[in-house]
Amino acid sequence: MNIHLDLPTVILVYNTSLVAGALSIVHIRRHSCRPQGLGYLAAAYLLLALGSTVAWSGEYAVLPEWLWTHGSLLLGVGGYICFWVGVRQFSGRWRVRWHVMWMLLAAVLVMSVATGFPLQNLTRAGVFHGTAALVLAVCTFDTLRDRHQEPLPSRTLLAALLALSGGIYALRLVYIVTGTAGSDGFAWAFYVQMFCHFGIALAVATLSNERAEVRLELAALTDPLTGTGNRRWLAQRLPLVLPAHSAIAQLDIDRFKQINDRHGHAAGDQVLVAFARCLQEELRSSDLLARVGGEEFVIYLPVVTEAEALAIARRLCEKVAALRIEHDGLPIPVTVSIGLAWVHGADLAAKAWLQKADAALYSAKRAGRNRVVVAAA
Ligand SMILES: Nc1nc2c(ncn2[C@@H]2O[C@H](COP(=O)(O)OP(=O)(O)OP(=O)(O)O)[C@@H](O)[C@H]2O)c(=O)[nH]1
Repeated sequence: MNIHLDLPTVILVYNTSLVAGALSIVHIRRHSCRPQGLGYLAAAYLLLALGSTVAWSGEYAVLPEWLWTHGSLLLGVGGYICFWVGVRQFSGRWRVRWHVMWMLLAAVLVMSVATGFPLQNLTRAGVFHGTAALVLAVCTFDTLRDRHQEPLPSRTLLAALLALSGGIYALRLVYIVTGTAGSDGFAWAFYVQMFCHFGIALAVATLSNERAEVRLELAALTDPLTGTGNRRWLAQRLPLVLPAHSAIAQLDIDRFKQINDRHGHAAGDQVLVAFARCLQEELRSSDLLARVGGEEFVIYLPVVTEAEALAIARRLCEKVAALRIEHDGLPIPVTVSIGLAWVHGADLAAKAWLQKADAALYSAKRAGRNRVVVAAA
């Protein structure tokens, strides 16, 4: 393809892409549920735009040579250090190794003042391109490494764009070192970097949106008091027809109203939290636990014999009765009644088994509470 890219125009558009990227990131930051790092990222875009403007001013002798050479290098290196902090924090690593950042910047400053190397165009360009390639490689690595904690699709897009941007800088560095850098290639490199600036801002926006969606979904499915799943979560996770040799149980804290009346609503909440934690500690990771009402919980045990299910339910009763909960120095005794339904093989919907467990719970309450009643087959 024989397209001639006019360098001054390319640099103008390049700077515009950086400013537009910074503005987009500031906007995303204002609406993001997790804005960490976005301020640094926006500042990095602006520093890089300023650095490139100062560097370009050298062509028109607007500034003294020492100022535009040293200034553009420091702004460029500082911009990429800021970029590094921003991407790291945005990715989820909030601790910043400031000493490494300052040492890098100080090393460039001392070296440039001591040797005057920024006055030589190729050496200055080499140091800037090397720093940018290194920072972008580390940013790509950090972004990919954190995908285990947050496996969202836009993370891969962000890493790919960071890698592309870093790769272009690395390629340019090879041309600079080997003395084969031409102005056409230079313009193309700027052109691809513009694409990367917009792309990175876009990937940041979509990753922020994906995070917000995950957060909303989690909030819609979680009980905010106890942290267990709620009724909606249970409906999503529970098979429509329960498989044979599984069990479902309805649990209801005994005389919970009295606890609230005697010790206050806050004490009641404290009991609910301790109760849910106790159940969670006793259950396997494959079991389901959901708070489906005020003091009502449901447990689903996917693979159990009838004897095992009964033993688990009885153990839960004992563990709850053994809970030591105090509020304002006063002990709060807690017990639970459990209605258990064991799925022996009949082809019934989960809803029907829940009704059976509920009927058994009612029997447990009538029989005096603090006990397990197994539903009739
Ligand atoms: N503290 C607190 N109380 C709640 C919450 N949700 C529901 N409740 C209370 O739980 C109580 C439930 O009482 P009831 O349904 O009468 O049952 P109970 O007192 O447990 O009696 P039995 O079930 O018959 O043993 C009501 O007083 C509700 O106000 C909550 O999130 N926190």
